[in-house]
Amino acid sequence: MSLADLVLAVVWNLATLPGIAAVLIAGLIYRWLSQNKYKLPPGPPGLPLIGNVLDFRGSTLTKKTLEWKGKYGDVIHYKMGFRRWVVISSIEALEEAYLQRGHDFASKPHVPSLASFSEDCNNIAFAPYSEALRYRRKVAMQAMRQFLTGSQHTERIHQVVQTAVSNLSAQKGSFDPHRFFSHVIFNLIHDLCFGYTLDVDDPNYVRLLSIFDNSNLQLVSFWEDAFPILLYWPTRRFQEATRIVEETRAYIKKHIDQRQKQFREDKLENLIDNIFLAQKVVVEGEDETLKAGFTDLHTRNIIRDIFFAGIATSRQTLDWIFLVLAANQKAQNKIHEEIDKATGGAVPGREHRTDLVYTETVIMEVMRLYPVVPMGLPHETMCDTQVGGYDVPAKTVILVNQYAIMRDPRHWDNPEVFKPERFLEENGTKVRTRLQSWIPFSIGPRNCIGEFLARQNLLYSVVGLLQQLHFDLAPENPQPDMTPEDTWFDLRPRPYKLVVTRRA
Ligand code: HEM
Repeated sequence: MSLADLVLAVVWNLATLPGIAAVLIAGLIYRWLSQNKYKLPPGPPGLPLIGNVLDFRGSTLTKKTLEWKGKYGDVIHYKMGFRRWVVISSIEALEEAYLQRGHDFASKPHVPSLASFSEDCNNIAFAPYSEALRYRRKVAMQAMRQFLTGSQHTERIHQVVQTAVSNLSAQKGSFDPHRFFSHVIFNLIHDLCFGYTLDVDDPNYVRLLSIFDNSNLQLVSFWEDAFPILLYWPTRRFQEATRIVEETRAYIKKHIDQRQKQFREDKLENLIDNIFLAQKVVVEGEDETLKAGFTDLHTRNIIRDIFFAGIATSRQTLDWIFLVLAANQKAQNKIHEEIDKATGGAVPGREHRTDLVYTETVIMEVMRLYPVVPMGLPHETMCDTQVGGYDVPAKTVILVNQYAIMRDPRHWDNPEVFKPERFLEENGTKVRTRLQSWIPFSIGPRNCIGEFLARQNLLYSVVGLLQQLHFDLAPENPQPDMTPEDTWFDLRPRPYKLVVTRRA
C-alpha cells in the first residue's frame, strides 16, 4: 500500500466509522421504538443482542418453556439473538392461533439448520406457506392414501410384523428391543416409499438407524440458528450435521433416480411413482406458480419428508407403547383378550378395527402422555397478529408446548395417570373421536399430513406383535425410569430392556 493509499484509508475510516456507528445506533433505536408499539406476551428478561440464549444452558426447549409457563402464563415470549419466539401452552390459545387465525400462523421460519435439511426449505415441513406448498401437501396425502386403501397395506404390515416376531422371539433373556421396534416402522415406510424392505442387520438399516438415533441431537444446530452470521464460520456440529444431511440425501436420490428410469404412468408401484405422476400433471398444466413450486427439487424433498417424518416419529411412539405395556401387565392382558376375541387368530385387518377399541385407546393414551414431537415444529407468523390478548408481530417464531397441553389439569382428569378409558365414549364401546386437547399431530393448516398412515401403522403393528408375543420388563430392572429423555426436539424413552415370550 502506498503512502497516499494509507492516508486515504485513514481519512475514509475516520469519516465512515462514526457514520456506521450512527446508522447502527439509529437502527437499534428504531427497533426498540417499533417493538414498543406491541403489547407482547410476558416472558423472561433477556440480554442485549443474545436475548435468552443462555437460559437454555443445561435445559431443553420443553423443560424451559414449561418452567416459563408456570411463571408467565399460557402464552410467553422470549428472544434468541434478534429473533422473537412465542410459545403457546394452552388449547384455547392454540385453537385461536392455528384454527381461527390459521393463515396468520401458517408459515415457517427460515432457520439455517432447517434450510440445510430441506435444500433451502423446498420441502413440506419447513416451507413457507404458499399455494404451491398447499398443493404439495395435497399431493403427498393423496399419494399416501393410494397405498392405504385396500387390503394390500395391512398385508404388507403383516409381513413386516412377522419378521419382527421372529427377530424378537429369537432373543434370549432380557435385551434392548429398540432396534427391532424401529425396524418395524422403518420397513413400513421404506416399503411405502421405495417398494422393498431391509433386514435388521443390513448395513444401510444399521447406518440409517444410527443417524435417526442421533439426528435430533446432531441435526438441530443451535448457535447458527440464533446467529446466522456464524454460517461463515460454522461450528463443528453444524458441519457434521451438513455431512449427515448430504449422506441421507444421497440415499433418497439413489432410489429416486432408479425409479425415474422405470416409471410407467399405467403401473404405479410405490409412493415415488405416485408423486412423479402428480408432478407430471403439474408440468403439463398451465399454472406457472404450481410448476415453479413442484420441480424435481420439490419431489425429492417431499419423499425425504415422508421418509424422515414417517420413521422418526412412529418408531419412538412404538418404543413408548411397549414400555408402557410391559409396565402395565393388566392393560397388556386386556389387549391380548381383545385381540384374540376380535381376530380369532386371523391376520389383523380393517374388518377387525371396530373391535379393537381398547387397543386404540391405549395407543392414544401413550401419545398423550409421551408426545414424541413435544414442541411441534416451528411456525412463523405471516403478518402482525394476536393470540391470548397479546400482539404477535410478523415473522415471530411460534412453538406449541404439546406436552403441557396434553397434561393440562384444566382439561384432563388426573393427567399424570395412565388411563386409556378416558378415550372411550360414554357407553364404552367406541373411541371418542373429538377430543379437543388431544393434539399429538397438531391442528390447523400445517398439521401432520401423516396422521392417517401413522395411526394405521401403529395399530396394526401393535396388534400383530401382541397377537403372538408377550412383553415383560427385565427382571433386573422391574421399575424402569419412565421420565422421558428430552432431547432438543423429541421425547424418547430412556433405554430399557424387555423379556419377550411367544404366547401359547
Ligand atoms: C406418531 C406419528 C407422528 C406424529 C406424532 C407426528 C406429529 C407431527 C407434528 C406435531 C407435526 C407438526 C405440525 C405443525 O407444525 O403444526 C407434524 C408435521 C408433519 N408430519 Fe407428522 N407425525 C407423525 C407421523 C408422520 C408420518 C407417518 C408422516 C408421513 C408419512 C408425517 C409427515 C409430516 C409432515 C410432512 C409434516 C409437516 C406438515 C407441514 O408443515 O405442512 N408425520 N407431524
